[in-house]
Amino acid sequence: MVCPGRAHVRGACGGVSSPMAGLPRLVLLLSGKRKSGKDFVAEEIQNRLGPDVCAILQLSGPLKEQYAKEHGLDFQRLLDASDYKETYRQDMIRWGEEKRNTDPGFFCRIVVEGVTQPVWVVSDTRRLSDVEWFQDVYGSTVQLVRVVATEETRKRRNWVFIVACVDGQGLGHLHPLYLSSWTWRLDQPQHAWYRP
Ligand SMILES: Nc1ncnc2c1ncn2[C@@H]1O[C@H](COP(=O)(O)OP(=O)(O)OP(=O)(O)O)[C@@H](O)[C@H]1O
Ligand SMILES: C[C@@](O)(CCOP(=O)(O)O)CC(=O)O
Repeated sequence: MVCPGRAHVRGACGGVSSPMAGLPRLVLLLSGKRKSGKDFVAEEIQNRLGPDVCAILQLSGPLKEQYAKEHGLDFQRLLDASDYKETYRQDMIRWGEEKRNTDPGFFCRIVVEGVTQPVWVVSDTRRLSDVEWFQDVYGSTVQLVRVVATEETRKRRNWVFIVACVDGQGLGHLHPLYLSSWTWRLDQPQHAWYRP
């Protein structure tokens, strides 16, 4: 369920927002290559916990919303898996990294605003600066989850390699080597969660 007017947060709408209410008990930062299954895993977690408990946060939401405003584009069409979005992906990556370079927490602050559920799943953690922001603000409640699928599986899911950037996520994308350790690794389709 996506809250109206908050396309970047999926979960129960409304609820009293108070300073204490905004503090999560668990923040799962999902990362993985294109079409590895990040959204699928996030939705699976929310389905099991329920939208009152678990909110799905998408950092690309506020990025696409602001990018669409500044470039006169259709925000809703940037949200779906369409060629329209792919047309602008490279420039959105460039624009987003410029924003992050001047203010690393720019998109993070927007997605966490007013979220009252105790469990947050950030389904598109793509940059180290995103990880560092959440760890700085929410400390030990943050757990890193690497979603992995074979290249063959990802190709079956219509992933197309884009030469201009590593794995279609921008040259700054969150490669496993950038982090010393993941809390969890989810290998699909084995669905095996394990501490690496
Ligand atoms: N474990 C799974 N079992 C069956 N289908 C899956 C599984 N994981 C992902 N899929 C399907 O593969 C496609 C891509 O998955 P998903 O959108 O979750 O990937 P993603 O990593 O979020 O992609 P993107 O890189 O575009 O953000 C979707 O159609 C999804 O339903
Ligand atoms: C620009 C960008 O946010 C687009 C993400 O689109 P999507 O998650 O594939 O729907 C990717 C990025 O930030 O590197």
